[in-house]
Amino acid sequence: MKQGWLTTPPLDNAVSGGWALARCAQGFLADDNGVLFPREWLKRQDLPYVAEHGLGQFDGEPVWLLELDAPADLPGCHWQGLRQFMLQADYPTFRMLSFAEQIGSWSAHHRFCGRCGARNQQVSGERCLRCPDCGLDSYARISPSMIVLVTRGDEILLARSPRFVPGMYSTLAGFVEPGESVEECVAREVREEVGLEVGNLQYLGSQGWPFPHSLMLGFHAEYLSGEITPQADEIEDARWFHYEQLPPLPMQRSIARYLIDLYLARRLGHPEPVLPR
Ligand SMILES: NC(=O)C1=CN([C@@H]2O[C@H](COP(=O)(O)OP(=O)(O)OC[C@H]3O[C@@H](n4cnc5c(N)ncnc54)[C@H](O)[C@@H]3O)[C@@H](O)[C@H]2O)C=CC1
Ligand SMILES: [Mg+2]
Ligand SMILES: [Zn+2]
Repeated sequence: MKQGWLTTPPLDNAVSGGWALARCAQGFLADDNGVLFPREWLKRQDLPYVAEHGLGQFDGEPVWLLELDAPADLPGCHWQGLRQFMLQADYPTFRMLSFAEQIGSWSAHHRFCGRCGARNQQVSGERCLRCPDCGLDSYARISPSMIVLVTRGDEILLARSPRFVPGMYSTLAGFVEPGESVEECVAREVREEVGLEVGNLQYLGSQGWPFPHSLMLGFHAEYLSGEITPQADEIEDARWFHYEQLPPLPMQRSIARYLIDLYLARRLGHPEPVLPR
């Protein structure tokens, strides 16, 4: 039996049984046992669900998503947002909820055709919403994004967004523009956010990230030239830190932290960390 989370092709909604998550814009339904409820029981609770999506398997058991328009009250249950689960849940549960969040929000945001306005229909056996009038297909959106650790000798470039918790610094990140290679995106975002030129890019790994629908592509880059000039509004502060004197860093399960920890491990000759799976 496969442990943890496994995304599968869409499960058949006509098959009964299994487990279910309930989601709406306010988060996921949870009780003392967690977020997975017996599916048939949950469907009998008269929840105002608007769509059902077969997601995959948790510890070998099939899991569906019930997408709700609004948070409904169930005795002994509460609603909790994905960010809270990111901080508190085990990694397989966070992976499952990350996928459910993106499928749920895609389904909620594509109820109507973006071309002609007719009500979309679920295509069976495919994760696709199709317009019955004009045939336009909508798939879940994934946004490629780069994330980069820039170094200069013994120093690491880290920056703060005004949205970060106080004191924390992280690597630079940004969304790929249409028509751009991810390597071009790294150079452009670093130039825009801190005014530096970088080179000698090395790809280090990727991570799907559900805030809101990014695929993070992680790089190391070396400083080439320029003086740090933080971009107004986006970057509150950016500086070079000696690798032995780093500020508070992002959480362990983020690829931002992985890029930093990997660099430190290689510098110090320690065992290399692994990206969580
Ligand atoms: N897993 C990790 O370790 C980390 C993940 N990230 C993620 O990387 C992504 C990019 O990072 P930022 O510095 O925020 O990006 P960014 O530097 O490109 O700036 C964000 C802004 O870009 C615009 N934008 C352009 N294309 C967009 C799209 N497809 N979707 C949404 N907004 C778009 C919006 O105005 C948004 O406010 C975000 O999704 C963020 O959550 C960022 C840092 C660490
Ligand atoms: Mg950015
Ligand atoms: Zn249409």
